[in-house]
Amino acid sequence: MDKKRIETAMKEIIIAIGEDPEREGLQETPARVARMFEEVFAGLEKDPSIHAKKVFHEDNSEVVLVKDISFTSMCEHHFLPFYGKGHIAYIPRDGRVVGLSKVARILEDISKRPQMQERITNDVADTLMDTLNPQGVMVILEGDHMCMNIRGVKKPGSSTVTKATRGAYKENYELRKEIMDMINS
Ligand SMILES: Nc1nc2c(ncn2[C@@H]2O[C@H](COP(=O)(O)OP(=O)(O)OP(=O)(O)O)[C@@H](O)[C@H]2O)c(=O)[nH]1
Ligand SMILES: [Zn+2]
Repeated sequence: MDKKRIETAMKEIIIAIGEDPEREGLQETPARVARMFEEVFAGLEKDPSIHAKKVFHEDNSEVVLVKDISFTSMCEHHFLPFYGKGHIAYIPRDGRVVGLSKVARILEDISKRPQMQERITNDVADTLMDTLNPQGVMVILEGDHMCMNIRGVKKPGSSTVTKATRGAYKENYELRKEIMDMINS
């Protein structure tokens, strides 16, 4: 990431909004913003699929659900944060499972980019499906969008739920219902 370029651009923005980039509180802001962008967009330089490549074998063909995984991301339309919880379920094939933290790491890498909630949801599902080849994957994200809260339509308290299903979850209502029950339990 080109932090020097972010700093230059940020100084221009400070001037453009009519503020003084030399006043004490703003002097270091361009550099701070550059460091922040490096952090919140760290996923741009990551390949999330590596987390699904370290496979364990366990005699298990029942669903694995990792729920209430916190995520934070940046809306690509306004560069404002959105954040919430993710629930990620998969049914192993031939006892192939991954470490639980790896499921959260996939969500983390994909979230840390300029994003849309729908794309995070889909990309997490596709990454698990394509790399681990389970029988099915279901991903649900619940997100609060700052661009809906503090500006524009100004609806704080609203929440957006997105869902992606792959494999067995696509056709089977009972399997989807099981996940919803497990999430709500
Ligand atoms: N589908 C989807 N939309 C999003 C997401 N994050 C932000 N948005 C929406 O992106 C849209 C951008 O709309 P535009 O009309 O181009 O921009 P805008 O004039 O700032 O829109 P308003 O927010 O309605 O003021 C808005 O409706 C946002 O609510 C997301 O993750 N998924
Ligand atoms: Zn937005």
